[in-house]
Amino acid sequence: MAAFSYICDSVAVITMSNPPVNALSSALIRAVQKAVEEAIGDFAVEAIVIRGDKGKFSAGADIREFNRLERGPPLVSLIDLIEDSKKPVVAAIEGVALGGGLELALGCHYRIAHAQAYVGLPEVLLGLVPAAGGALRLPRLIGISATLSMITTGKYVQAREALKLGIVDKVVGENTVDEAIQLAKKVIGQPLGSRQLSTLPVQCPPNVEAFLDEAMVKVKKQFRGAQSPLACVEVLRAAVQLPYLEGKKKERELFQFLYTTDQTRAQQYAFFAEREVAKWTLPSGASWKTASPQPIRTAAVIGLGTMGRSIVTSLAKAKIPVIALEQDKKQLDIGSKAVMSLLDREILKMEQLGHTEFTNSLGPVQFTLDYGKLRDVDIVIEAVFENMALKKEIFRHLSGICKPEAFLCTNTSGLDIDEMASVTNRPQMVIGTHFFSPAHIMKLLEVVHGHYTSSTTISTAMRLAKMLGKVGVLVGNCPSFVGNRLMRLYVEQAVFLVEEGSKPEEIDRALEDFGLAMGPFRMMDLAGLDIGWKARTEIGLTGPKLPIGTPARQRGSKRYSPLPDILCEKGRFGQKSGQGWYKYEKSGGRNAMPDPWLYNFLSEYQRIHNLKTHYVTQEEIIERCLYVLINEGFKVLEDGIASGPEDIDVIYNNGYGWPKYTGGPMYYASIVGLPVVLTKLEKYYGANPDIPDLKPSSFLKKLVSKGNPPLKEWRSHLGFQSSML
Ligand SMILES: CCCCCCCCCCCCCC(=O)CC(=O)SCCNC(=O)CCNC(=O)[C@H](O)C(C)(C)COP(=O)(O)OP(=O)(O)OC[C@H]1O[C@@H](n2cnc3c(N)ncnc32)[C@H](O)[C@@H]1OP(=O)(O)O
Ligand SMILES: NC(=O)C1=CN([C@@H]2O[C@H](COP(=O)(O)OP(=O)(O)OC[C@H]3O[C@@H](n4cnc5c(N)ncnc54)[C@H](O)[C@@H]3O)[C@@H](O)[C@H]2O)C=CC1
Repeated sequence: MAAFSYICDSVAVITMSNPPVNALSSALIRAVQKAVEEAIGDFAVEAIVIRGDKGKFSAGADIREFNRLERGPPLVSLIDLIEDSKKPVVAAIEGVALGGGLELALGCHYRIAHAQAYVGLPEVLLGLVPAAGGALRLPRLIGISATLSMITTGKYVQAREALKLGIVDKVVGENTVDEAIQLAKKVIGQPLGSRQLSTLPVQCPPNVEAFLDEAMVKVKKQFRGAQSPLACVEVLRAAVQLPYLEGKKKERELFQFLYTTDQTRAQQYAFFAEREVAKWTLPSGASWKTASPQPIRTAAVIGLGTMGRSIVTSLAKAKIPVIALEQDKKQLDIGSKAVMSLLDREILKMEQLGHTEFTNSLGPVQFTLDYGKLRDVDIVIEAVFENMALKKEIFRHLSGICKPEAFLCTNTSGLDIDEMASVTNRPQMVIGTHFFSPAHIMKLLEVVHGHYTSSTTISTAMRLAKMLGKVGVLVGNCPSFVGNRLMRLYVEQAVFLVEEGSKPEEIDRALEDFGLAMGPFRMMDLAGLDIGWKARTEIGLTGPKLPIGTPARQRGSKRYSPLPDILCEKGRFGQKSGQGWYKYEKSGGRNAMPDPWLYNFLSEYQRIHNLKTHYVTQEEIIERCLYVLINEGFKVLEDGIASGPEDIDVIYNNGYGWPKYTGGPMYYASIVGLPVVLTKLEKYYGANPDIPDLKPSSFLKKLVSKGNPPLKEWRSHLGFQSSML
């Protein structure tokens, strides 16, 4: 690793080099500092260009060094040195300039970016605030409002948007470093005062204090429970109220405070967990390193309902040409209109951000009723109704039509992949690609590995996830896979608590206060209660297939709540019908209001079933709903359906609105302490012996008996013998 310089005419070019992303480790910072000092002191040098090796400027501080930050990295003084230089310094930004990387670029007097480059201050996503002057310089460059949006969300901004905002001075299509050298030469001898951002006034909207107060309220609501977005607003307040040097002190104080919190540790864990799960390995030895993904140049999607239309949009956004197929003309018209409207929205969004070329860069979408058109596609994603007979019919058909090299994927939310594979002529090329709604927005793709699925197919599906900008997590084939398998028990527990005397809004509030994006009842109303009802009817838990004489609140020896079924029988499907667990202003309304009808209905239900209600505390709500989910997580590990706790956490963080600042359900359990989780589960199971899902799993018990080892050691306590992966 080194920062070395060469001189091109009178311009010194300093290259930051620390593969793979030129993270600013202490060693790299020291090396850049030395090179800048040399360039400043060298009479032959009249200007300086700073660039990153291998097409990446810098991804910011080296996160792996964070636990060693006690010594304090000299990044701040390096940036000050650059800004104070009498010789102009130009940042040549290729790839990424993130966090400390962008802060370093903001210390430079000019910034040139390649059109494909991204910049951002994503510290908030790691539970931190920008602390190397970024939150003080950026508002002096682009104003408080744009800075607020960038630092509280941590979003990455593409070069053209950065140009529009004023973060970079120029965007180029090629030869970024050469262009930077030309610019550096041009500005030699020009005054630099207006380019030293720390010396400029902060650009504020009128009544900035009220603006920041309002921002604080909004951020508290948007990022419920997270500390770092609040600190981001505070650091901006400091930028507005204090002179630069005092602002710097405040910035440092806030960073120091956040740096010691559990939230930042959880978010750093979540960051590395996401990278970890990409490196899948099967017990057979096949892995991401050895398997060769096949190219995906064209795709087809079957079924343009809720999921199909957003999967098509996701593929088009990734510039993959798609053929979209429906069952009849009417559905095709509805589906194609829906897709076009989603694509229009995407185009508009991108145009607003300054990407004028975006219209041409969407993959083309072709709509058809003709299966023959699917002959040459590389991959097909089936997204028709959740019905095994229908899915098998489609897979059989695809088998006869698609070229032998085509991969066949299903978006089923939980049906058996092997059963679908068994009717094809290529079971090794069948795989589950479980998208989350809406598929063009949600980051998660559960990649479901069937018994026959080959490692080439797995690596191709994982590559697809990456192409779509998603996090792919490889899981085994079992009913409902990982995410929904855990979610079902969480939702069921919430419904039991309503039977026991709690109200839907109390349960939602408790879990939303914990940090979940949406409580279980609002979530059910949003998704549509009829979906679960249909599934339960199909498997005979309710409806005509239910044996006569089955007790209303019991299935086998387990407790069952018929409440959601009864709501559906009464036409209460959630938002779509204007009534569900809540009432809404109209069908399709989004404003959930507690419904007095439901209270009367519940009292009557409790009377009929002779239920003894009790006051359910917030603690009981959180513990029963979350610990039952976590307990199932341990069973999933035990069954070999997920290869490690990180996989479950990544699924929950990216697909289920779990608060990343608690790391994910399994990490959260490790912080609470496994003995505590075990004791609580034993207590709740003791009180509810007809809910066997509360019975502590044997893997949880094993880990407690092994002395509550840290999460990274859990895998070593799993045997591979039962792995489904
Ligand atoms: C008590 C202490 C008091 C101290 C007081 C101090 C006061 C002031 C101090 C100032 C401190 C300054 C702190 C600072 O600079 C803040 C930061 O910069 S935080 C970091 C911000 N950056 C990010 O969050 C970037 C994260 N990375 C990404 O988004 C992506 O990785 C990226 C877009 C760069 C590349 O994506 P992709 O191509 O998809 O590749 P991968 O994601 O798989 O990454 C490849 C590889 O690189 C590793 N990596 C990425 N970023 C970093 C990083 N910043 N540090 C270390 N390593 C990184 C990643 O883990 C992958 O490696 P694996 O081995 O595969 O895991
Ligand atoms: N809705 C959701 O939030 C999620 C659903 N899923 C799964 O995705 C699949 C699709 O679900 P939704 O989009 O919600 O269903 P949907 O009911 O909204 O759409 C299904 C579409 O498939 C079409 N279709 C039916 N038979 C067809 C055939 N023979 N050929 C072509 N098209 C046909 C229908 O006309 C309809 O447009 C299901 O397997 C579901 O379990 C997975 C994740 C989330």
